[in-house]
Amino acid sequence: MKPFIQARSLHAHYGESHVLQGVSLDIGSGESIGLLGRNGMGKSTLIRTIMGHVPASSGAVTIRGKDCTRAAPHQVARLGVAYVPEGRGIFPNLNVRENLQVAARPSFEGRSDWTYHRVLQTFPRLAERLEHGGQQLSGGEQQMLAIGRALMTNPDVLILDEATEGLAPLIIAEIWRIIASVRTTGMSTLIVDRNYRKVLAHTDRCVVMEKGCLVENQPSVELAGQPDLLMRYLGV
Ligand SMILES: Nc1ncnc2c1ncn2[C@@H]1O[C@H](COP(=O)(O)OP(=O)(O)OP(=O)(O)O)[C@@H](O)[C@H]1O
Repeated sequence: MKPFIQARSLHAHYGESHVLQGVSLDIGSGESIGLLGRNGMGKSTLIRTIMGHVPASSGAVTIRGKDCTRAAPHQVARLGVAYVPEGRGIFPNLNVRENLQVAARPSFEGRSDWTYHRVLQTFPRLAERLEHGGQQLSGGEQQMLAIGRALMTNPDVLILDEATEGLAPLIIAEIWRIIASVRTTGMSTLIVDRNYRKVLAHTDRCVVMEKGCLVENQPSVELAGQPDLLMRYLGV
């Protein structure tokens, strides 16, 4: 079966800076992938290039077998790819209920598994704060709301970039619980997080980026057993 998302030899630049240097990555249906690498290695840029936020200088992105190399972010999202960027992405002037409801739509294939009620069951903290404005929420609640909004679009792939960054330990634990629960539904996930142990534990496969290139691509359980390699690429 063809991968759901296929990135082929992607290059991307910020001005003169050559940030992605020929990255190829497949994300299969239902597959959970971790994207590891030290700061500044190009992880967010890879995601942003797949999503259409950063133009590829060369290479190709295919989603559902359709060429999306020059697609706009909203077109990629319509194909079933939900992206929760680093730093979140909620409407600060809308309350929790409105933030969730405006995001609602069926999946590309017409499924509506993730209803408003299911999202609230998954995030009980949000259910208690329905009338609170986005800007009144704590950082952790805003992050949950951003993930909740992504789920309301009934995506086939959920991309989380540093979803636990700067949050309190209890909230971080809650977010990993939600990631684990989403994974059991068969949704594909692509996860970037500084806690590589958690990433290894919550994914089927991990890829490692170094200076704009993919240098490792292995089942997570195998990578977890190679401390020397992790040390080399992650400095841990
Ligand atoms: N908008 C931008 N304009 C110019 N340079 C950028 C921009 N965004 C990122 N960069 C640079 O591109 C390189 C890759 O950044 P990127 O954010 O993709 O890395 P990352 O692996 O996700 O790291 P981090 O965890 O620090 O976000 C870095 O050198 C960064 O400084």
